[in-house]
Amino acid sequence: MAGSTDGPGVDRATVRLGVTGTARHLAAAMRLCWSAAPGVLLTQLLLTVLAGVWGWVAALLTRAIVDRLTAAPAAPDASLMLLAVGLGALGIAVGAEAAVSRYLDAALERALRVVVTTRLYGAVNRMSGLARLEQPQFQDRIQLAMNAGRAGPGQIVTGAFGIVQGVLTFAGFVGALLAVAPVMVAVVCAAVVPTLWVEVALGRRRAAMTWRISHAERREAFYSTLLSSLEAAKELRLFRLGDFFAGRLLRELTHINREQRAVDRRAFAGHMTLAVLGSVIAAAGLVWAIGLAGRGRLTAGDVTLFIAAVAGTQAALTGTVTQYGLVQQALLLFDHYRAVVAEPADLPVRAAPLPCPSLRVGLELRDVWFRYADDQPWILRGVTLTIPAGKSVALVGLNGAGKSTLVKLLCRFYDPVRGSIHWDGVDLRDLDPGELRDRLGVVFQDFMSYDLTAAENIGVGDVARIDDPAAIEHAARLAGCHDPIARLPRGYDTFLSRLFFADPAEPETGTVLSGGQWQRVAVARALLRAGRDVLILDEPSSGLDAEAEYTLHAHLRDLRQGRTSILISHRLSTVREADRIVVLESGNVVECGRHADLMAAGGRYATLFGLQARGYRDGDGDGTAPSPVGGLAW
Ligand SMILES: Nc1ncnc2c1ncn2[C@@H]1O[C@H](COP(=O)(O)OP(=O)(O)OP(=O)(O)O)[C@@H](O)[C@H]1O
Repeated sequence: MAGSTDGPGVDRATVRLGVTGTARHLAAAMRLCWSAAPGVLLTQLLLTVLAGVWGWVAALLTRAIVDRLTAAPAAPDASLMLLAVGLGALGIAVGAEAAVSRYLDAALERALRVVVTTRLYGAVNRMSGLARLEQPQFQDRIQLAMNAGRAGPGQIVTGAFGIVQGVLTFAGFVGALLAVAPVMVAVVCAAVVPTLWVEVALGRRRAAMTWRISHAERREAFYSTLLSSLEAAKELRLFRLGDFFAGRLLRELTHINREQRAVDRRAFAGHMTLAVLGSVIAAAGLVWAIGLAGRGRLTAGDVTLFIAAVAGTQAALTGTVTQYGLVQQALLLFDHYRAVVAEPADLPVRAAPLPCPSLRVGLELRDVWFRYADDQPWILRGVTLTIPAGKSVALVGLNGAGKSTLVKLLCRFYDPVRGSIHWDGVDLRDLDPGELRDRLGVVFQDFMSYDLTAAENIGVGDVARIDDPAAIEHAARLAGCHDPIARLPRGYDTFLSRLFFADPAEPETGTVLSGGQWQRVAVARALLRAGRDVLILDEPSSGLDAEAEYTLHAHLRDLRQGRTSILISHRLSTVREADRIVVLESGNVVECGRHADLMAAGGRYATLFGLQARGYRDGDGDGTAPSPVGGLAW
């Protein structure tokens, strides 16, 4: 486990968008919000305009009231009362607007969450290979894209509306201030330049920092999930790893905090300076206005308008500039969302892929070379192999020989770096990966255990039949898991997890299966697809008891009869009946043939088979042949 707290190269993240980039992202955010909640967006726009004008309308009303009062203090007439009522009504509207805006912001965010989640995972699901998902940078991006995508467009749009509102407010107050003190307009406007500079720089700094800490945040999430994970709990407790991982978590957290604190300190210094500057300007202006009023050149109403206008102009300008900085920051983060959504497919797919008909001749690997990345070692080194249609092939070899890798290439999760794989003579790269996979039934060595019911856990093997109890039960019987499932409290409807409630209305947790039982469920999942062209079983019985293994292989033998199948197993007794046994070593095929031929040849296979067989004989001293099942795994 990497212990470093350094994040991904920030240079690879966008920290400047430019005018075109900003306009493009802004338009994309608007379109996203419009597609999520058009009504909310329009209402927000309307409120923006209203909120932009009522600040200075209130200031003008206040001046009128003060002037009327100071001109004739003793006799407030009906028109004065009307002005007061108007001002009061405006106050109510301002209060209501804030509440409505908050409500609309939340509504927009909810709607966006649905749209963004759909698009984001749509984009991730479009990646038909595995390589992209194995890139830490891509994982960091997905995490940022999820956060930035959910809240970002809303922030951008509300921020952009905030800027519009700020400009309207600013224009109104400047108009009012121009009438009273034109010089003050110039002073207040000049003061905005440092504010703009500070906010834009801060926005960029924050966006860069968010990208920089994204890796550490993902690691922090990993450690905290680990600490509360039921799966990890046994080892964590036995090896006393709680404090160890909590320490690692704290280290990531400290790193994240340090990065955030550095930006917060800069923000604090900038905001403090700006606040002092703004206050000095406002105070100086006030002294100056009072001086003018003392000499009779301004009325009391003018002075109240002046005070409101200076404060209003400053607030509008600062608000606008702050919003601009936040929008800039949200746009930079939104870039990650757009990058993930626009990410091209990780496996090249032909514009018009060839159809993938039923397998008639066979699968063929021609001089296949493969490594997981350019900086990784070669795993397959020129594998040439034929898997004839209708025949059963067994792949054997030491740990790390490349057997599962070969299976992943057959499923086209990766493309060979050199050489090619052919389906009835057609290069897999010319087929649609989805169509190809529809023709395969696979039990992976690292199969999934889903927090779903037993029936669903089998049904996901073929979602078209997830509601077909007869088909599911048939697959379960073949895999030898019908009896254990039938004995569960709710049979096939039993929830196979204790982490969730099957039904939130009935707080009753599910059941946990044993390792071998889970493996049988995974086999049943693949056998639900038994009608497919090629059945691939990667260590399907490694966790089964001797009886279950014997029964499973008896069923599989029948199923594989006359069908194309690939079986990977370390227990050589289970592969001896295969039509062709292929021995992989150091990424290459070193032997290939039937059991009897390979034994007669006395090569690698025969040596390994002999080793396993000796495991049964040693100690017995009876010299009998190995059992048809079980044995030492190698
Ligand atoms: N996703 C991956 N990224 C990088 N290397 C990998 C990846 N998956 C497997 N490898 C490496 O490829 C090699 C072959 O692994 P593979 O799983 O194909 O072997 P195997 O023959 O199935 O082994 P076993 O019998 O232990 O299941 C191993 O050295 C492993 O470290």
